[in-house]
Amino acid sequence: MSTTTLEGASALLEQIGAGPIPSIPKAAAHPLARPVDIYRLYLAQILAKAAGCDAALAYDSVQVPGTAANGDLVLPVPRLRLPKGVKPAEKAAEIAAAFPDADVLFKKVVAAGIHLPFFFNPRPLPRFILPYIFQRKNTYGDDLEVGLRDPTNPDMGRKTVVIDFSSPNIAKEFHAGHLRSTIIGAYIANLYKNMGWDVVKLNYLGDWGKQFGLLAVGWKRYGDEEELKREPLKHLLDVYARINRDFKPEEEARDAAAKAGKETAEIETKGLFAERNAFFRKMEERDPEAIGLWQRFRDISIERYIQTYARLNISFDEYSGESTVQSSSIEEAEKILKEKGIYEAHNGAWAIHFDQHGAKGLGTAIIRGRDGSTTYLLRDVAGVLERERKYNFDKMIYVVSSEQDQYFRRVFKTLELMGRKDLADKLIHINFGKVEGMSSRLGNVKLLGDILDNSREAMHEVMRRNEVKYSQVENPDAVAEAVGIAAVMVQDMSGKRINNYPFDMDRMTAFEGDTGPYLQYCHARLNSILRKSDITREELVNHFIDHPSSLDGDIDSDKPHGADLLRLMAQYPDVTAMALKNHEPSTILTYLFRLAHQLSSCYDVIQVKGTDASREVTLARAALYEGARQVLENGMRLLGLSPVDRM
Ligand SMILES: NC(=[NH2+])NCCC[C@H](N)C(=O)O
Repeated sequence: MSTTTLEGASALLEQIGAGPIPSIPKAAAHPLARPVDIYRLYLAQILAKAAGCDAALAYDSVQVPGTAANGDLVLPVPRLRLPKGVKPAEKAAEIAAAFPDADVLFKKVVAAGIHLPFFFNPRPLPRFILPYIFQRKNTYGDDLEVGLRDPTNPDMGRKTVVIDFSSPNIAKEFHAGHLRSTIIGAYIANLYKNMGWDVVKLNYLGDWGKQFGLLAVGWKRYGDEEELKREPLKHLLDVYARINRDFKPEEEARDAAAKAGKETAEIETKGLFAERNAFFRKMEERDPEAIGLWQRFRDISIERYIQTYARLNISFDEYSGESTVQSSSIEEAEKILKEKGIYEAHNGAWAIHFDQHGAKGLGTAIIRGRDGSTTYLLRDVAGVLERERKYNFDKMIYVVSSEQDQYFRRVFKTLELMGRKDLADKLIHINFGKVEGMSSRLGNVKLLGDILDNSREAMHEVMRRNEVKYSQVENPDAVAEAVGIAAVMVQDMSGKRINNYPFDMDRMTAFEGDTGPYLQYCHARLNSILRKSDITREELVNHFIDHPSSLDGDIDSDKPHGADLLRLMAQYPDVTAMALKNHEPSTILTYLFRLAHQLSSCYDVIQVKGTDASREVTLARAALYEGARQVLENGMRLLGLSPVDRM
């Protein structure tokens, strides 16, 4: 019996004694993706009778409460749009009285004021939820409906999202803002993919501008081919830092002159200023030699980035960048801006006075500089037009620090002023707060690889402290890598995105508390439960798909631990659905920690090995843990973690 079709899921429900899945045509249910929706459909049918209302209205009115203690589902009675004069609390009591005493799926309901909290009956839970999970395995939690709606046309209804994330600047530091963008962006990409979207992952490199002119000048002085091959990112960073030091006095002299109201042209046409500008001009004129050098720096950096991102299981569909925005798109954007009278000459430059166009607080932005150079803003605006043509996206997401909040409001507003509100409405800036003290705590790290190396080493140290356990780990380096990365990522995703947090190596690598190592440990422990029993995963899963009723044995109301665990497991697809709306990784993480805490209250009460329980009961217990492990694995992978089997 397969729960991946409506017929199959209905048949399973019938076997439990709850009849086929009710069909409520107007209800926005996803019964093949979310088991709780099956409970909701079933409940809506009962409520329609008990409350004398429309079943679709009942369906829409039932919600998932914030905490399990308030029910598995809840009906705030006023949502039923009661006629005038009917008191919600009285209506709630009336519905409760009409609710069946001995329902198969739900316990008898007791009204709590104007709310009706509904609790799942524990008995049928394992028979329903575990096969549901086992038949979906790593897709449990995904929204499969998109592909299933019409099997002959699996692309039907698919939408495209472009996600612009990580986006570091070549020859510059990979700072904490880039780290957060990478972690959060990769998570969002996984989420949309699992929810049935076509996802395009873009790395929009900072790879254009005068600083490349300076880098090239630095290369002539300090460049070393061997070093470039060995450690390209480090070497370019180093070359740039050195030439920047040489350049500083000139820059300061220019700034001082400008401040004193003096002409700066003389300073800017000499020395490194002149060398830098000359090289960048050659780049803009596509001089083959200049472009060749720049291209080599870019290619070699990307090559190294690809390797480092792979440590995080991240790959990009495209490495674009500020350099790849076509001048034709830039001219197209400027032409529209001029035609609409939005673009104004401003001290020899071109600017938009946002304040004068109904966008208070956005001030004035230079779009094209005095020397004719394009700006970050202009390139981004033109980039949107280009990406629209290339990908025909339904949505585009920029994952960038909240320091660029105003900047992205300007990008979006500019498109609106160009008469492209339709396009601007498809764009979202997903922002996030700062990481405090990362560079001071990690020493002088400037590259993503350094951050990951440091975390791995710190994790390795923590692991070594438990000598006995450490000696049993087969590949401690690989485990330290996976757990160390989990430490960094979990620390980053624990709070709301917008919050700042302190980078705390000791706390994030601890096994106690809601940390990455704790989640990894939890997964390894679940894995070892099955490994230490003589049951294989295949055997277990097949057994329960064929004999779901054998799961009943251990679940009863006196022992709520297992039932509570199953109630949580059932919710996972609702959690991913919520996460798609709020773009908060903490939604997933908070759920996983609840799951982990519930699990730790189960280990003593529900034991798999070394009891005198029958084979049947042993299998049932192992199935409970294997189901939980699958959910934990799915959540961890969604967040971008690599669950370890042993540690
Ligand atoms: N389309 C964009 N502007 N994406 C974000 C780019 C981030 C930029 N390179 C920075 O380091 O701040």
